[in-house]
Amino acid sequence: MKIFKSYMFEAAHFLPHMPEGHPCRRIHGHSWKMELHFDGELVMPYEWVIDFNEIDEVVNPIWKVLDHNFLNEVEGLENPTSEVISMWVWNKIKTALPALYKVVIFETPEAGTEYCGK
Ligand SMILES: Nc1nc2c(c(=O)[nH]1)N=C([C@H](O)[C@H](O)COP(=O)(O)OP(=O)(O)OP(=O)(O)O)CN2
Ligand SMILES: [Zn+2]
Repeated sequence: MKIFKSYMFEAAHFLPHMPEGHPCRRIHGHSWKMELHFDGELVMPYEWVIDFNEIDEVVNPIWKVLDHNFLNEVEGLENPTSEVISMWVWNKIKTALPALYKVVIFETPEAGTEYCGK
């Protein structure tokens, strides 16, 4: 059984390796969407994989680091591409939530990344 939970966060970033004058080199913001996907057996008698509230307890401290922040100043996000953010989120929560199998980061509604541990 697969379940997922989504979180929105507003954050600014720039991509330091882009050439001078490139739009992504300038500080700009996105309404990011983070989807966390889990795979596991139904736990009885609840008949759920993981309590959504248990996911929130792990994710909320991570979300607070991301939301309304300047991502380049966060340790590990000095080059905050969607790819780097998805790996960063995975590494922060996988141990506490081992049923995690995919982190999806939408940088815009049309573009983003899926990370499954590789
Ligand atoms: N593989 C990646 N490519 C790009 C990333 C990234 O994280 N991974 N990031 C950017 C920029 O941050 C850019 O702000 C977002 O890109 P884009 O999808 O081009 O969004 P725009 O709204 O600016 O572009 P439209 O052409 O209007 O869709 C660039 N590439
Ligand atoms: Zn961007």
